[in-house]
Amino acid sequence: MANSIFTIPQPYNEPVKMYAPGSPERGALSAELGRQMAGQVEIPVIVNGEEIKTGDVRDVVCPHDHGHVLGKVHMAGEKEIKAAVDAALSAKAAWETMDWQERAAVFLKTADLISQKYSAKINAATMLGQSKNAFQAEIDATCELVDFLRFNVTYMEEIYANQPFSEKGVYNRLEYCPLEGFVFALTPFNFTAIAGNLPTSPAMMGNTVVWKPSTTAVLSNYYVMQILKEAGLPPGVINFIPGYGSQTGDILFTHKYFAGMHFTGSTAVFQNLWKKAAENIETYISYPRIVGETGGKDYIFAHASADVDALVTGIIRGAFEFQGQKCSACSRLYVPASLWPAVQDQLKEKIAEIKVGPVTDFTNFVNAVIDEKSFDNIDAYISRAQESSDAEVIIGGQRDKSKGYFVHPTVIQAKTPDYESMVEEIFGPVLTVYIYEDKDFDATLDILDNTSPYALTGAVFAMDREVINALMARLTHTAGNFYINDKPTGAVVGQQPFGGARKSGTNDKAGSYLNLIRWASSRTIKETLVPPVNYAYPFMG
Ligand SMILES: NC(=O)c1ccc[n+]([C@@H]2O[C@H](COP(=O)([O-])OP(=O)(O)OC[C@H]3O[C@@H](n4cnc5c(N)ncnc54)[C@H](O)[C@@H]3O)[C@@H](O)[C@H]2O)c1
Ligand SMILES: N[C@@H](CCC=O)C(=O)O
Repeated sequence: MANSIFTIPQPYNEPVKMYAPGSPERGALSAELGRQMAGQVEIPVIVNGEEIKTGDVRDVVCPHDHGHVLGKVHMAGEKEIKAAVDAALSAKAAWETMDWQERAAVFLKTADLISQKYSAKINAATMLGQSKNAFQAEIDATCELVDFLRFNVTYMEEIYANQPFSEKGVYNRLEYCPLEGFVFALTPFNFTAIAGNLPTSPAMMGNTVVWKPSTTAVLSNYYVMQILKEAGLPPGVINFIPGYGSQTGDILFTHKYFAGMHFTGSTAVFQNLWKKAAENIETYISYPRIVGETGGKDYIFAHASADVDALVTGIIRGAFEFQGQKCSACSRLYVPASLWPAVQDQLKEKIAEIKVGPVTDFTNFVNAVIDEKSFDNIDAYISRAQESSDAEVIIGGQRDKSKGYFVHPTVIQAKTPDYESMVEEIFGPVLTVYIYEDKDFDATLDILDNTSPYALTGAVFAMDREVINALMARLTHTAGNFYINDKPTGAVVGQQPFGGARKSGTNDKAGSYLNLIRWASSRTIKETLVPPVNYAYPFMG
């Protein structure tokens, strides 16, 4: 125990490197891309710090060149999943009683290792394994992950500092204990930062974790695990079990010490997992904490007073960066008829300039979608729009999966506001626009509010301040992250805590104290300094 009140270093957002031609970071990243493309990595299961090669292997490929094998991942089976739980439970006592400042040091060191030593490595793995271009990899795998680690340590300190008042003669304390049991972290393919955050935020708060990464992001996620080890994370605190989602869930959800789930992924999977946990509720010693950030059908709503240049930039970046595979990506757009001709012209002109291709060519803005299942799903939406009398594909629509899973930025015009692609999450570079008559402004807000079950992100574009105020009030429950004259993507840790409500999740705001506090079970301690020695009240004589 330290006989001091240590001060956690002030957090700051990791500066974003720009990768301009000739820059040192461009040189380092290009060299690392070459190195990773030339070899093949064997990715093990990691339980209690031990690497396990199960022999049940899957190829890890580049989405933009699916014939290129980057490595092989060993899939965990029942034996390894059970061993991971045992390891997490065994590591618990030592980890939760370690001074929290020492736990913090492990994650601050992880952040600095990523920032200084491993940025090129983790960015290159994210580019090759998840098909993100250099800029998208930088803001995710380096900057956002580092930000999560640094800011969460500060939020942990703030939570612990939050103590009750003590009246005269009493010493009150609030202890933020970790949960009793293990936390199950299930992570999505689309952000290396989210994959790193979901196991580390409960671990920071003294919990031990079983982490199932997404098979399509396993290369970058494996490097996160290796960096945590180098930073001094003790064996067993986070156990890494690539594997089959439903098998993993079936085993973990029947364990007495299942204490919490930290999930990010699709709404359907989350609902299914929640039901499984609920079915086993009598098995657990505590009510598990369930935190899930899920799908979105994120909107941009333009008012007639909007600045068209800013609007078009927000639409293109919001809808097509990382191929629209951000939960926050703009996928439905509402534009007034008075503005549409100018917006349409600019969209056509600018989207025609966008280059689509592999991440190794740094001039490509749009790269491949994650896998064949995703490609086929997007392809089906575009095909149906091409055939429907309720919709028209007005821009793009080209797609080809022969070498990589490429879909060009596509804009569908919906003739009815509830056409399927205005309602359902597609998770690809497909934007649907609905043009409303200017006089139907209010009615269109009702449509926006009621069309989709999600409420993750939304953006409004208007120059008229009264309109902005009215939109903020009217659209309160439509988005957990609400943007004014900006794209609905790109939340920065420490600046825009991220998460949505309705069917978009439990809205526990990743990268904030609201999330971290879910991983603590508090104990109130009251100590009476000089206890009374007579039970009777004074008026009893
Ligand atoms: N709200 C947010 O903050 C946020 C952030 C990123 C992604 N997302 C959402 O994530 C989705 C895209 O990610 P994805 O395709 O990786 O999601 P997904 O739901 O397919 O998978 C998420 C994780 O769950 C696992 N899984 C899948 N089926 C399972 C099952 N039956 N039992 C147990 N585990 C199972 C996967 O292997 C993966 O590790 C989109 O819907 C997107 O909107 C949301
Ligand atoms: N936090 C990210 C989205 C994460 C979901 O995929 C953003 O704000 O764009």
